[in-house]
Amino acid sequence: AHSYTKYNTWTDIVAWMSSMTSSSSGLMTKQVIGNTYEGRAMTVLKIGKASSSTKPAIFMDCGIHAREWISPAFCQWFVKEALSTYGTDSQMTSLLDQMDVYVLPVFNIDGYDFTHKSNRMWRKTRSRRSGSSCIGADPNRNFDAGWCSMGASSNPCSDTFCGYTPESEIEVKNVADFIRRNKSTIKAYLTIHSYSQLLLFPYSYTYDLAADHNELMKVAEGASSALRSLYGTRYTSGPGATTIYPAAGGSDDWAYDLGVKYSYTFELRDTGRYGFLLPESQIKPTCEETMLAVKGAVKFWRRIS
Ligand SMILES: Nc1ncc(C[C@H](C[SeH])C(=O)O)cc1Cl
Ligand SMILES: [Zn+2]
Ligand SMILES: [Zn+2]
Ligand SMILES: [Zn+2]
Repeated sequence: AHSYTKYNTWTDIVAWMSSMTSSSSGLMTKQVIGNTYEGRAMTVLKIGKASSSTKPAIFMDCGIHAREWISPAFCQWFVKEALSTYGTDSQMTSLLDQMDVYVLPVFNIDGYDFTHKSNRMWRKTRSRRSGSSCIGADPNRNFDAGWCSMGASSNPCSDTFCGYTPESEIEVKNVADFIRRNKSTIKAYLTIHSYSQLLLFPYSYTYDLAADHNELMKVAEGASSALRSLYGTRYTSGPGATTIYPAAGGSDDWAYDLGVKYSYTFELRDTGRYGFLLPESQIKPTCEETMLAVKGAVKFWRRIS
């Protein structure tokens, strides 16, 4: 059965999305934005006070990399927090009154299911193409952002295989199409990964600084200090290229170049002791501190948008 302090199976998450939607009393709706390669429904949860006028929005995805299990756990935690504290927590109430939050709890569902059933360390999608016996592409190298120019491989057997063309992975195309359709309202993009405890922003595909570098850095530092205030967890903030590694085809760079100004990649706990195998005992503290980071960033954005 579903638990917020366990790494839930896809089956449990599907049941959870349905029950949360029906009990959300109008605060949340769900929409399928397309299917994965193996035919699973990519489901976006839209959270926010119902309004006849269009509201500015945040888009957050989790689970783009299959083995990074703490990521989908955070998206589920965020949804629970949003629905359960609306009306009592002033920050969450004003956020959901003034903005909509789109949450994609699991981006790479086929890969996530595969890590539960067979290879815990799988990272990529599960697409197959004649001509290679190797499976899948790295969805975070498959976006049309400096595609395959650096930090990615054109070898289908590589864990950072960039795909045959930009958006060749149907999961990537489904998300890119959704964000393009809604780009006039989407003001912020958050993509949740693990591990390393980093708050990254554009660019990863070049060492050039983003036009909004100073502002992006300020928001990141505010968010990471809010995060640190709870358990003292230390995050490093900065552009991807110099803070983690140069790499092209990432979703944050793509969203930023599309015009989504506040575009961030979170790398959650830990720094390598457990890595992708973060114990379930750390789900709660990780999610609680990350909630503070997201709320801290939103507070900053709402002040200026
Ligand atoms: N634009 C990007 N932003 C963040 C990262 C780091 C993640 C960490 Se798992 C990755 O390697 O895909 C990678 C890229 Cl290409
Ligand atoms: Zn279960
Ligand atoms: Zn990742
Ligand atoms: Zn990572």
